[in-house]
Amino acid sequence: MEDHTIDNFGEENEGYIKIDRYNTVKTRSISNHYTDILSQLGENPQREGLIKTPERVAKALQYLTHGYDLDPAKILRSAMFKEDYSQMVVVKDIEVYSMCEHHMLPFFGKAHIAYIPNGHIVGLSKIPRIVDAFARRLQVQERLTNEIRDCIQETLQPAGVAVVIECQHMCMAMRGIQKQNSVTTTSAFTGEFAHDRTRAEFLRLITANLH
Ligand SMILES: Nc1nc2c(ncn2[C@@H]2O[C@H](COP(=O)(O)OP(=O)(O)OP(=O)(O)O)[C@@H](O)[C@H]2O)c(=O)[nH]1
Ligand SMILES: [Zn+2]
Repeated sequence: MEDHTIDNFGEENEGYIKIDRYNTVKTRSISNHYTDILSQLGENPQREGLIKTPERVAKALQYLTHGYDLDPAKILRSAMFKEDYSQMVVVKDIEVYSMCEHHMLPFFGKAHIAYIPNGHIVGLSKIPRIVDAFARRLQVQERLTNEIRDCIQETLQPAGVAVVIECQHMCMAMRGIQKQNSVTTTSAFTGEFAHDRTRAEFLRLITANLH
């Protein structure tokens, strides 16, 4: 079979990334569309600064949506360890970069995630990895929040999961309503986090400046 792959963009790590290279057929096809789009926008796609732009955009878009090729549950399962620890584990300030599915413009900010182990803990890096796996797709912030919660709950089966995401949406800043400073917060909880005290502890931990 012809190898249509070039230019590694992902880590080759335990097969997390099924397609870990740019696909040359896709790159060529998306590039061709962007050459046309540049013309439609009144630009000259042949001028020096733009000559490679369609290909760059094609690769950037593949990178920005590479989450479709990742299996978040598999990422979590690859580092689950039996451990007798039943206090809340909080990973906060995880950078999020995603693209809204309505305008294909970026939204970005931070995710704060907690779980209460129920026999198993997970390798800490896997939490930001699954954030990325879901964020690097066309998304809405609400679905991103729920997908992260559900993945952790179903895979790790902890006593509870909490996810809070705060993001700025470029479609609300650079265009449309043009609000430069608005931040959208979404949250999703399971299990123990239904209790006010547990939820309050999580919210205190993510807002506290412990450094
Ligand atoms: N709920 C939600 N809405 C989003 C998200 N990202 C973008 N949107 C909104 O999606 C909506 C799409 O609405 P439309 O009225 O079809 O699009 P539009 O005419 O471009 O709307 P304006 O942005 O108000 O100009 C807008 O209100 C966006 O602000 C998201 O993550 N969650
Ligand atoms: Zn949008």
